[in-house]
Amino acid sequence: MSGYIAVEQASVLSGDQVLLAPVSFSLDAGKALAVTGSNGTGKTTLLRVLAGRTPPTTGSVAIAGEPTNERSSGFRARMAALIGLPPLARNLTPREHLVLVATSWGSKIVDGENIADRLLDEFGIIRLKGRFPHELSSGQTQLFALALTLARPFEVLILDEPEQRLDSDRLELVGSVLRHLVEDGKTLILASHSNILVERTSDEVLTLTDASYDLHS
Ligand SMILES: Nc1ncnc2c1ncn2[C@@H]1O[C@H](COP(=O)(O)OP(=O)(O)OP(=O)(O)O)[C@@H](O)[C@H]1O
Repeated sequence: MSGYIAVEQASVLSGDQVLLAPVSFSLDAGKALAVTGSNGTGKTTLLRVLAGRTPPTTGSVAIAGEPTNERSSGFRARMAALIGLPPLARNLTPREHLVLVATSWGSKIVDGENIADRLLDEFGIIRLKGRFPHELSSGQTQLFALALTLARPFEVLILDEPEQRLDSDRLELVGSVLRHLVEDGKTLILASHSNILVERTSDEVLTLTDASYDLHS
């Protein structure tokens, strides 16, 4: 199967347990795919496979022709993912976290500071830049985690339920930030239970069920 992202009959099993039933799809670069479906149908598992964190038990998964594998530096350079909250340092502010990530991916400090301020502003949390992570609300923490995920270069963005903990205004804000990223040429795959976010961000929808899937535009 061709496509910038190519998934062919990928499944994940753990003993007798099916974590992800076989699924196939392809996605062009610069497009957004929403993965939807009931609880337990394998959305997070599929994202973990795409992010190279879980190998598929069957089938194949490739991004830009390369099998997904978090241990490959070339693969890691392409992929930014937020699947659960990232580890946070208690004694670093949100701005310091973002500068740390940006500079660790090659930005000069001044550029890292600009990236940090731009992202904190885009996600509406610039006034919180000097707090510590434990001084943020759960929704603010989610916005901070999203900003932190974007603080490094990437071609593909993978997000698991980015709507978590967000009020309706912040949901619109995140939808708008994500759509702009796609319009700028990034490839986005998100799992979501939010119809609003799916409608705002996605070109295609992949709906998982326990034993099959449905792909539509
Ligand atoms: N480590 C694991 N070992 C065994 N089974 C697991 C493991 N992790 C998840 N599962 C099972 O795999 C299936 C898919 O889980 P997954 O988290 O991918 O679903 P999901 O679609 O993301 O669900 P939700 O909408 O609730 O987030 C579920 O039945 C779950 O119980």
